[in-house]
Amino acid sequence: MRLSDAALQYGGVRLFDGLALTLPAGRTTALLGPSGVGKSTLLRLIAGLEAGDHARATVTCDDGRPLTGRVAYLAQRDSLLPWAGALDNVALGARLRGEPMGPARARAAALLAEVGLGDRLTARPGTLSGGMRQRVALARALMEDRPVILMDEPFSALDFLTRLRLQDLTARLLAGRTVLLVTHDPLEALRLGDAVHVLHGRPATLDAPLTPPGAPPREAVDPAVLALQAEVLRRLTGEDHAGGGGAP
Ligand SMILES: Nc1ncnc2c1ncn2[C@@H]1O[C@H](COP(=O)(O)OP(=O)(O)OP(=O)(O)O)[C@@H](O)[C@H]1O
Repeated sequence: MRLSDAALQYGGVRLFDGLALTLPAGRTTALLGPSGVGKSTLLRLIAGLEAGDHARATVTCDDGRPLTGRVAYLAQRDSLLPWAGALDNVALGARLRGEPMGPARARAAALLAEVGLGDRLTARPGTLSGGMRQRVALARALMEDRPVILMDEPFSALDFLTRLRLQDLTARLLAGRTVLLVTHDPLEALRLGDAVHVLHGRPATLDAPLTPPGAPPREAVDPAVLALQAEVLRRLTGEDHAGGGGAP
């Protein structure tokens, strides 16, 4: 999938102007960048949620079909319905679309079992830990069975070890999908990303991606991951930007 000629401004401030980004099919692309550079806005632009005169973008899918209706979204806040149990939250989309609820509930239960919550089907979000809630949200995103998944800092509110476990689970369950992962965490980007981009500047530009070797999830202590972390930090802190970064 390719985003090209992306331009967006808020109140005269140009966040993007001619930005391009390729998301290789079946791979995870990680996107890092300083706070406020426009990472979440870029996700919304790709998802078609920034309609209006202030924004434009061309999204081209590899199969030539439009992206509309083929994207799932996983946000930092799980946005689960507080009054509904885990299974009902996962099956919500099917209910809203009027699908037969028998098969939908069976599939939701199977997905919750896959994320390790098979014994918490009726638990309401308020009774679950932050990591468990994000696992419910992950199951809900998988329930939609969309080929493209946009993830906006999905694990940032979690403690380090819970985050590592959810990264492992995500890598396993999202293998083969086209994923764009926005994160603040260089280690997360390098564990999960097949390509790791840093977005910087205004209007924002992208560096040529880093491509960590091996398949996700990479070990946190993998020497290649550790070495690339230093490079990511250099890019994030702007040490590499003296000449300005261009679109890849
Ligand atoms: N609806 C909006 N109206 C006006 N300005 C907005 C709107 N949404 C975002 N912005 C501004 O656009 C800029 C980019 O915001 P965005 O949330 O995309 O950044 P980000 O890189 O995701 O930041 P963070 O890492 O802190 O989440 C910010 O300056 C923000 O204030």
